[in-house]
Amino acid sequence: MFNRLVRERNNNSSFANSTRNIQRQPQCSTLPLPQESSLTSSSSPSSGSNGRNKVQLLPNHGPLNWVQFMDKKSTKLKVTLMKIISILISVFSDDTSKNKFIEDNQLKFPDQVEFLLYLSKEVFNIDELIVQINEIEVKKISLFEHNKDDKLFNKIFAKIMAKIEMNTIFDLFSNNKNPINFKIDKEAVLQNYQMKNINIYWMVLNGRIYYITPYFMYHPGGDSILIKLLQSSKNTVDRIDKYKEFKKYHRWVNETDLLAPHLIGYV
Ligand code: HEM
Repeated sequence: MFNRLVRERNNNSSFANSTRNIQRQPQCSTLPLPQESSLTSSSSPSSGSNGRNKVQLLPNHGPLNWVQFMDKKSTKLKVTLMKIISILISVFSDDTSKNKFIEDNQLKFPDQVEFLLYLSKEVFNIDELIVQINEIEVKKISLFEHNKDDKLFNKIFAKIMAKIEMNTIFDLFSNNKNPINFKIDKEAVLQNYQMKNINIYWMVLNGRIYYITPYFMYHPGGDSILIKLLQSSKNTVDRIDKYKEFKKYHRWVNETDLLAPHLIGYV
């Protein structure tokens, strides 16, 4: 029965024609049909002979590794903490965006907002923190995997941990019970994009803000394309959403699932 179906499928010329007629987008990850290859090879000067921007990922940095990495308890704790630190740096270092944030979120997330205020006032001197973080050179790698950066960040984590139980932070901000889902002003997001020495990047995709740094080294299209996009001098408050660029390269990628634990909120 199965063999018969396969035979019919192979002999069926309308099936063959219909697959040939499927519209392919530029840079599609499926193999191009023979007549298409000459078109795609000239589509981008930086792309390879088949029109794709291939990069070599580090060992253990494939898509499956990303899923395993995200699933680790230690990653979840660190990501939660980094999301909080990134909000403090991008939002609380500026009075206007801080007040806007409080106004936008206090009714929806009163405990979380209060805790962030406490952190910004009691645990950190935000200006000092920014100076400290600015000492890190921009690295093409994630904070999670670089010892030098880790040392500094371990200091910052240690400072928080000396004052607050990690469980309290996790209870307040963990994805399951109490997701981090703040409304954040576009100006504050742009501020995050423009902090050149800070390796704590957000990226807005379809209105959702993600803490994207840990994904850099797992991105099959490479990290430099992402960093370039975020650091572009052409970015303005109206151009912080990178969904169009995202869709241009891979409309089949489900970013909401891949980046779910890295969601910070929405603009
Ligand atoms: C931040 C969210 C993003 C996620 C989760 C993501 C995910 C992925 C995945 C899973 C692939 C492999 C796709 C495949 O081989 O079928 C990929 C490839 C790629 N991505 Fe992204 N990406 C993101 C953002 C972006 C952005 C903003 C750009 C460009 C502006 C970009 C450019 C590329 C390129 C050039 C490739 C290689 C395409 C190819 O080999 O055909 N990505 N990305």
